[in-house]
Amino acid sequence: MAICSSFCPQIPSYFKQKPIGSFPTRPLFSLSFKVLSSQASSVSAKADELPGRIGFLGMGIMGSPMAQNLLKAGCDVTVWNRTKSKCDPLISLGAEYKPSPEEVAASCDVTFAMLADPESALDVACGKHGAASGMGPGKGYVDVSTVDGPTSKLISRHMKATGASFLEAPVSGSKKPAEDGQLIFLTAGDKSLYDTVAPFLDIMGKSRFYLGDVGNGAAMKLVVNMIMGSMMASFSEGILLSEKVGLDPNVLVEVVSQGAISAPMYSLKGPSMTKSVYPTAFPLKHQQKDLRLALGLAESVSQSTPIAAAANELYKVAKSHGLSDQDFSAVIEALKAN
Ligand SMILES: NC(=O)C1=CN([C@@H]2O[C@H](COP(=O)(O)OP(=O)(O)OC[C@H]3O[C@@H](n4cnc5c(N)ncnc54)[C@H](OP(=O)(O)O)[C@@H]3O)[C@@H](O)[C@H]2O)C=CC1
Ligand SMILES: O=CCCC(=O)O
Repeated sequence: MAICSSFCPQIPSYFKQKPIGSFPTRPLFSLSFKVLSSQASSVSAKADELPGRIGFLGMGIMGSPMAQNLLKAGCDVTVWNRTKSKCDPLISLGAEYKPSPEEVAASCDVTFAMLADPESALDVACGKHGAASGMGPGKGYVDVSTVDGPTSKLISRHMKATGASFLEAPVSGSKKPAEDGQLIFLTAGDKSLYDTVAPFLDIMGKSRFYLGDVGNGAAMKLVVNMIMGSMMASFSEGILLSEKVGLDPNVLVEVVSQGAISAPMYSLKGPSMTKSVYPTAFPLKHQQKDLRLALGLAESVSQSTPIAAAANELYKVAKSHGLSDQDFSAVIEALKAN
């Protein structure tokens, strides 16, 4: 059964639980963080028994603000990134740095990972000097990257072989929600680890869903992003068509925002798309990766997804025009090219 903290009117039970296994706790470690009620209002609560040291691997667009929020909430955070310089702002805020995922995992109780794609998530978790080499009984690994179910299950097997716990927890929400601690976590895996890390998810996010077995979080995330990628492709066609028939695309954006198909994404991205400006929040290459993985998921159950397949082709064209690192809304440029 899916459980969302938004549905819990009272302080959840994890405040009353001991951490799992032999997580060391910091006796004087006390955090103040938000808990969402059924009305989505925030209340503060104190937790005096939490895993002491938190690792964070991957200081990209998402990982960096997520780790910053943990630091700002008073957590003891150790960071690593392939490109070390991206750790510097975190180190300035008080984070410790270790030169490999293995050393982060070895020195921390729970390690989060926010990597680009299945290949990097697998390499950082299970490759040479990967996190698995530093894991062991009583530790936990939480992969918040967007990957496919088979990759997540493989990482889970490696982690659990060391005696550690594993949770997949991809996120909905982009750069700004990451900065604002407003992400939505789609988790699956070891329920005891979910309960243990819930306070940290609540620092970084506004809600969390526990979806059962490993693979379900990844699948939920891919379905959501498949819908999003198709929506953006369709919105791009609409903007260009409105222009071609002599309408003001800014008025189209306004009309859409007031009707039944309004979406925060259209209101957020529309004004810059009409100016052909694409400040990167969600890189286009990642959206195409998610469509590719979603199509694989659909294939695995013989589900027809012709709209997503067409959208995927458009993002591939956009990539071939050198737009990989632009925001995914730059997919509109692929339509201008023909
Ligand atoms: N941006 C967004 O709006 C959202 C993104 N996501 C997902 O979150 C994940 C991260 O996204 P985002 O932060 O935007 O991406 P970025 O491209 O900004 O960051 C990617 C991270 O992965 C690291 N990385 C890439 N390849 C390797 C490798 N081979 N070995 C080790 N590390 C590697 C990068 O290190 P380096 O700095 O050295 O390149 C960087 O830390 C992706 O799975 C994405 O789909 C989910 C929700 C929203
Ligand atoms: O994976 C990226 C998701 C972006 C978003 O949810 O706004």
